[in-house]
Amino acid sequence: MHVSVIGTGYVGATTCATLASMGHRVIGVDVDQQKVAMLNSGRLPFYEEGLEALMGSLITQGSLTFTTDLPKAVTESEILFLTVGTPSQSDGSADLSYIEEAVRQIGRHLDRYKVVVSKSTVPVGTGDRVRAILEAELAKRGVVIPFDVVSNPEFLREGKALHDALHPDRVVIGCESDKARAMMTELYQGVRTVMLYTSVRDAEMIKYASNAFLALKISFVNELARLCEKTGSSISKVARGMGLDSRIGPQFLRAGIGYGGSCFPKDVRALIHLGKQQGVPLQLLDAVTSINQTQAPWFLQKVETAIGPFSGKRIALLGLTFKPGTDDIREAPALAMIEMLQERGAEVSAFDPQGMEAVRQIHPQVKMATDAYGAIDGADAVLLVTEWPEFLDLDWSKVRKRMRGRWILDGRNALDGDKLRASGFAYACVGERRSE
Ligand SMILES: NC(=O)c1ccc[n+]([C@@H]2O[C@H](COP(=O)([O-])OP(=O)(O)OC[C@H]3O[C@@H](n4cnc5c(N)ncnc54)[C@H](O)[C@@H]3O)[C@@H](O)[C@H]2O)c1
Ligand SMILES: O=c1ccn([C@@H]2O[C@H](COP(=O)(O)OP(=O)(O)O[C@H]3O[C@H](CO)[C@@H](O)[C@H](O)[C@H]3O)[C@@H](O)[C@H]2O)c(=O)[nH]1
Repeated sequence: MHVSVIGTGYVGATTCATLASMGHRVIGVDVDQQKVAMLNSGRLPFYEEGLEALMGSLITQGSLTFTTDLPKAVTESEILFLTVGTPSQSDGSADLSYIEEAVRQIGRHLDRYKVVVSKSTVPVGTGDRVRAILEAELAKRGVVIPFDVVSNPEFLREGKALHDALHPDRVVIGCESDKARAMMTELYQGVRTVMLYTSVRDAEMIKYASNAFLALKISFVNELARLCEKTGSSISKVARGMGLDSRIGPQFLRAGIGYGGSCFPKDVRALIHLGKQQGVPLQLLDAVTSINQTQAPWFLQKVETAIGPFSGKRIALLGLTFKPGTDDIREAPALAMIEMLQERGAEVSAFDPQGMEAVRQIHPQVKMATDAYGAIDGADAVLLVTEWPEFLDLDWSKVRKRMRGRWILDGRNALDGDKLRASGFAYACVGERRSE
């Protein structure tokens, strides 16, 4: 089928590559000329394992191209995906201006029946708004052209984008016309998974509900971790014991310094805002947010209790991105931690395989090292902030020699505490009573 994907960020670029690899002819459209030029030369403007190589081969084969020419892309496609950003506004609601602008553009150039699909995460009711904008644009042109609006939310995770897009747990199609349903079914015929057909409003809500529930699981374990430290239980063992119950499941029960990224914080805020708007305050999600916002400060308090006042101390951060496998630092806990450490007079050094350039723009005072050992040099304490695999396998005797202090504080419960203690470190993680 002929498909256009409007907005070529994480989701758009991944969608382009996935659909093209399924045999469709795909045009990626973006307003950012530089991004389009980069993509056309086979380079990704962000880091995502495996995606650049796949995209390069699809471009060479001719099944994938990128352009800024939206009118041409609209004319040449049967299905138009919206994958533009929906960032938070100051009141927590989703900013739909990118969606609205893209839809207006589509309306100005629609020439025959097409399906307009939102893959962006949008509040319930946005499908109706998209329909209204298209109708208004067609009315301005004085033409009647049929179209359908579909919600097909994306569930990929950064760092695993390609895998998730090619092997999804489910494909949700919110759709209210047989013709559009048949086209969406044909589009996804190469994907072996559950196809869930719903109303547009159900699909829109499924996306927010899924992200909010995953965030809730994380805040649940993080709050319980604080209690475990008092009771002398271990949150990792408690979470393992809980996760073995198939009704609970083991995933998203890893305690740490809180969730970050471009989705959970923003989508929880947007759902809370929608609840307020509808007169249904979502109290549970208020608590999820507040636990998450206090988790990194709570962890730093633990660090300070261990090493003494931060003033004049050298603190090394291993990892800056919101999770491993990405260069994305959007709402990364590291950013708040750097701010708090600097405010309290600590000198911060850091290393991250992908995130240093972006953090340097925001926090130029942080001493960025060329490797983990460089960051650790002279440190009073080392904080594991992002569990990149290379940090789990450091030469710990080398680390010990290069540090000034002996504290390793594991914000992701990813290191082997017993091994570190045996190597002469003092070690503490999240949700276990501190023991040197
Ligand atoms: N990042 C993720 O892991 C992820 C996963 C699932 C869903 N989502 C959702 O997908 C949407 C996109 O997220 P993202 O992280 O890919 O965003 P992004 O900010 O990385 O990319 C958005 C792109 O859209 C482009 N754009 C904006 N207006 C445009 C227009 N009128 N025409 C063409 N291009 C335009 C921008 O230049 C940018 O390249 C959001 O709603 C997000 O919540 C994101
Ligand atoms: O047990 C866990 C699992 C995750 N996290 C943190 O949670 C955040 C988000 O992680 P993850 O969900 O793996 O990454 P995202 O790329 O943000 O993906 C989420 O957000 C996307 C955007 O909506 C959705 O598509 C995905 O399904 C959803 O998992 C990160 O800071 C993780 O460190 C934890 O603290 N503990």
